[in-house]
Amino acid sequence: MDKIQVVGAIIRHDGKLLAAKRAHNRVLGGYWEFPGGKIEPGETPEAALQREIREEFGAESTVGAKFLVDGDAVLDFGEVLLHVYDVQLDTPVVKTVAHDELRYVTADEAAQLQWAPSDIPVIKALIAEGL
Ligand SMILES: Nc1nc2c([nH]c(=O)n2[C@H]2C[C@H](O)[C@@H](COP(=O)(O)OP(=O)(O)OP(=O)(O)O)O2)c(=O)[nH]1
Repeated sequence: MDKIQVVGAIIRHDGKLLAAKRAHNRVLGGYWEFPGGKIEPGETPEAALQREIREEFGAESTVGAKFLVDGDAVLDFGEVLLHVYDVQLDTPVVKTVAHDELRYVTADEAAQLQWAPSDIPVIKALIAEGL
């Protein structure tokens, strides 16, 4: 089966990382993740991130560099390949439709959260860098 190509956003503020808790009624509900979602056919990763952030937060964003570590996990519904990018929010978050909670976390706080399985290599690398 093809891998599920997913993009996630590294959004920082005051040295902290924006962690998003997936809504309880979604796939992987309750796990913490990077805001984002699946790349649609014909879409660039950058355009997918901007679309997802608009859909999930009602915010406009600028997508920067790709993080060197990708995430990967085989789950019961398929294999997720997660690519994360630095993202800057250009306008405020005005809604949250996909998450039960948003939280800016320090490296120590991030280490305490239960991240989606595919996110773990990425979050470990970010924590090692001090976020
Ligand atoms: N957004 C996001 N999804 C992740 C992460 N880690 C991870 O395994 N996933 C999984 C959960 C989902 O199976 C898939 C992303 O799809 P999604 O459900 O969030 O987004 P979507 O809006 O494109 O999907 P859909 O509900 O419209 O089908 O990747 C992550 O850090 N961020």
